[in-house]
Amino acid sequence: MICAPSFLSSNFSKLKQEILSINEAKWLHFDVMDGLFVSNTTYDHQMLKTIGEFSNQVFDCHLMIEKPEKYVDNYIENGADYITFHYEASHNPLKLIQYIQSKGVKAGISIKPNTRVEVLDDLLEYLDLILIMSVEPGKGGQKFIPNALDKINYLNNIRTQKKYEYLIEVDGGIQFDTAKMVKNVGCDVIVVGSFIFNQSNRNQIIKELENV
Ligand SMILES: O=C(CO)[C@@H](O)[C@H](O)COP(=O)(O)O
Repeated sequence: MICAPSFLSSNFSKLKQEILSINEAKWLHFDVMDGLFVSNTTYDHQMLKTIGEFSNQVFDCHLMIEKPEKYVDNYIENGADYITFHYEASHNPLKLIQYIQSKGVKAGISIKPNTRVEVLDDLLEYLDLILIMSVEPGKGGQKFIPNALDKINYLNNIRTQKKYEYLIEVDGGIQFDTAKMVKNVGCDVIVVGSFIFNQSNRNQIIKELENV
């Protein structure tokens, strides 16, 4: 699996040092929150510009925002490699998926724990990535919600049957035990925040998570 560290739980007063402490991660997960779609507010596209000055990792941007179509250009123009928006925040997800892809950026969609995975059925053939939230979006350090496993398994089965090529990503409450569980049902990318940033040997933890 690929481990995409989320720096949501990092020490923002020494951000460059914190990001460099996970420099062996191939991906970096950005948790963009607007205080509207979720009650918390984090940062916007400026963070990609800042971190892009010293990181060449894959920028995996999770937009937990209302009206993603209004702001997506900011992320396209500032180095996003993947842009994932929420099904619950989009009025025309296919149009936004195809717009993102027309700009040479990979398009993902995310669903919250209470959203049924079947709502994505008609979009799957177009998607580069599906992000299954295994916690309620809005903050790090929460407990893994097991219904994510059935959703990952469902998406993995359809991918195999229909030979789709999307990546399956999961976000929230991932540690060694839950990483094993999601890998066993077909997950490709794990977003890990507090479990990594609560440790000192971060690059070692990342390697071990990728090889559970
Ligand atoms: O973004 C969110 C929730 O919105 C978090 O899930 C972080 O992305 C990862 O947090 P941990 O659960 O790994 O601390």
